[in-house]
Amino acid sequence: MSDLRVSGLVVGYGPEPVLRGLDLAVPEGRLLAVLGPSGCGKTTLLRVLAGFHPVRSGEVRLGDRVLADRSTHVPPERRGIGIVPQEGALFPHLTVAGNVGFGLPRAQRRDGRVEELLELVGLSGYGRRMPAELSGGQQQRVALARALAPRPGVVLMDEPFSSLDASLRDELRADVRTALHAFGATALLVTHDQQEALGVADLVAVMRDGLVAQLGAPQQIYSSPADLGVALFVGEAVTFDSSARDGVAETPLGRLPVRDTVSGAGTVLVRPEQLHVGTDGVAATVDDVLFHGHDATVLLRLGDGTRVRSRVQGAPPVRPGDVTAVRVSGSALFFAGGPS
Ligand SMILES: Nc1ncnc2c1ncn2[C@@H]1O[C@H](COP(=O)(O)OP(=O)(O)OP(=O)(O)O)[C@@H](O)[C@H]1O
Repeated sequence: MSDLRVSGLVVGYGPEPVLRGLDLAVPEGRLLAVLGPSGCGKTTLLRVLAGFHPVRSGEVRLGDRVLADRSTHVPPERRGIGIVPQEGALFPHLTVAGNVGFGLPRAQRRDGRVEELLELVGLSGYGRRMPAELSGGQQQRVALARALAPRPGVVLMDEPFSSLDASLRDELRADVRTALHAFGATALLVTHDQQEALGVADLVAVMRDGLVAQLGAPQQIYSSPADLGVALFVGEAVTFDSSARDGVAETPLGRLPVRDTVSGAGTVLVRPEQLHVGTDGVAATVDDVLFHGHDATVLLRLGDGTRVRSRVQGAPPVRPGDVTAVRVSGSALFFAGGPS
């Protein structure tokens, strides 16, 4: 069993804890992305899981083994945890095969295991190359193969794609996901990139101030965020201060249905892809159009001066200066009170 379970974790460097009673569970064989702003404690969490930092209270459990609590500290090399750091950190004087086989017993290095792992990460036949002869993406693939070599129960990845350019990053993310699933590894990926977390992981934990604000499937986090802070962090949003009654909120874009039948003052939120530019809806002037290739953002100004943004597929239907109309499809989210 290699499900990873963290409960009530309190960890710090000084008097104020950085992790303040954090709970987290990754079922066996699943890939969890830990998503959060800079400084919220993501790397600290990884360091604790890996065994590089002690816990003050709480518990880290892998299957039925306690790896760390107040009185237990299993050393890093006995945890059965593999690590893929931000930038491969390969041994420069060893070949690719030497790097992958580094932690393996000699017999396993010879029995084809290294080549099997290279194949898993899409680098068949690269064993004799030196790290300096590889691209950044290839080096990260080798780092993953090295982490998987001793058959760890869990793989930890600390922003493993952050040093790569955008197109390479997408390709590598998809391949890493496939390789981890093929291997059946329980994995935890730390990132501050929302697209990455939502796109690559089976589950996403949104961290804030040393706690998990929400843990769920990517779609659930995006479409049913636990609070306004999570909603704003995981995607673009159009928000209005508003009040809701009987499942309807008054907004500058008209009366919008909200999912919960809450009443009172709060914030209404819709995603830019719910705003449709065309002939129906509230009158608006196009301030600007940002073309992204596969889609575009249309920046609009409503009659009362409110600015909103619409995300449209394909070629933008309007140009800056056009007078158009905008309507909202689907229901809005409503959060009573202010941001958390
Ligand atoms: N070695 C250390 N000594 C003292 N404070 C530290 C140390 N490492 C991290 N911190 C502090 O702990 C907090 C959490 O840092 P951590 O690196 O875990 O955040 P993070 O979410 O990984 O951020 P980033 O995305 O920027 O890497 C920060 O306030 C940081 O300044």
